[in-house]
Amino acid sequence: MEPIKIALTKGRTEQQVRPLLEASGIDCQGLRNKGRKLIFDDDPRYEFILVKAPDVLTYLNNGTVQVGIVGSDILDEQVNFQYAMLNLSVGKCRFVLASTADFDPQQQRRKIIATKYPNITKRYFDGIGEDVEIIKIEGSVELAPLTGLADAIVDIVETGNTLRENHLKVYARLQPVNTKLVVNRLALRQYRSQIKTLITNLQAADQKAAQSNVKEWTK
Ligand SMILES: Nc1ncnc2c1ncn2[C@@H]1O[C@H](COP(=O)(O)OP(=O)(O)OP(=O)(O)O)[C@@H](O)[C@H]1O
Ligand SMILES: O=P(O)(O)OC[C@H]1O[C@H](OP(=O)(O)OP(=O)(O)O)[C@H](O)[C@@H]1O
Repeated sequence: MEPIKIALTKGRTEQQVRPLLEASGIDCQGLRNKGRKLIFDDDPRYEFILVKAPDVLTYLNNGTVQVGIVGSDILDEQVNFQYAMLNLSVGKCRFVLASTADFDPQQQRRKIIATKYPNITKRYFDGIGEDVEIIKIEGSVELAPLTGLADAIVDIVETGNTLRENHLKVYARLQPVNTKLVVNRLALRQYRSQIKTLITNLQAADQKAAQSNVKEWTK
């Protein structure tokens, strides 16, 4: 049987999802000691490729891979993307509108908002009936209001440490984020039982891990 090809987001997502893949019975030896390798086929049932988050969707839409593992931030930033099959309990964070303490959300002048996520930002401001100028930046988003590039930012917050250490405040909470498993629709028909097995096992491993995290917290 041909292996299922899975595009896994490198970085945080890969680190958080690998233990779940292992707990679901997948051999991830190569991913553990990966060096500069990008393709991993230790388990004959699966072939993992490591890619940047937005590229997961490129590989998936193109049909080069059957499955993708990616944050919902990346999915929400796309328009009309609908293949999410499994919500994982990792990669949990939230979009917020943040700025310096002297930011006035009611300011009369048209606001300038910096973000890595222009579509999510536009949807949020459209939703509250406000027209803003959006500047797309690629990282260290928190710098934008500190340097005068923008009035405020829309970005992801997890622990809040980055905002705190840079003296920024949350002005609005937007949608939550978590890691999702997404499937190419055509592949779902072709590989139904293999994909079903993957999802069932991963879901069980994720639920078990989430429960033991709750226990850790309540100890
Ligand atoms: N602080 C965070 N806490 C938890 N999850 C996060 C956090 N920041 C990002 N994520 C999630 O993890 C995914 C990957 O984030 P990661 O920081 O590894 O890459 P990135 O910031 O998109 O890219 P880069 O490799 O350029 O830094 C994001 O798409 C999002 O779903
Ligand atoms: O609330 P915290 O736990 O501090 O996490 C939030 C930070 O994490 C992400 O950045 P990332 O580490 O991906 O770096 P980047 O600025 O290069 O995107 C996000 O853009 C925030 O800057």
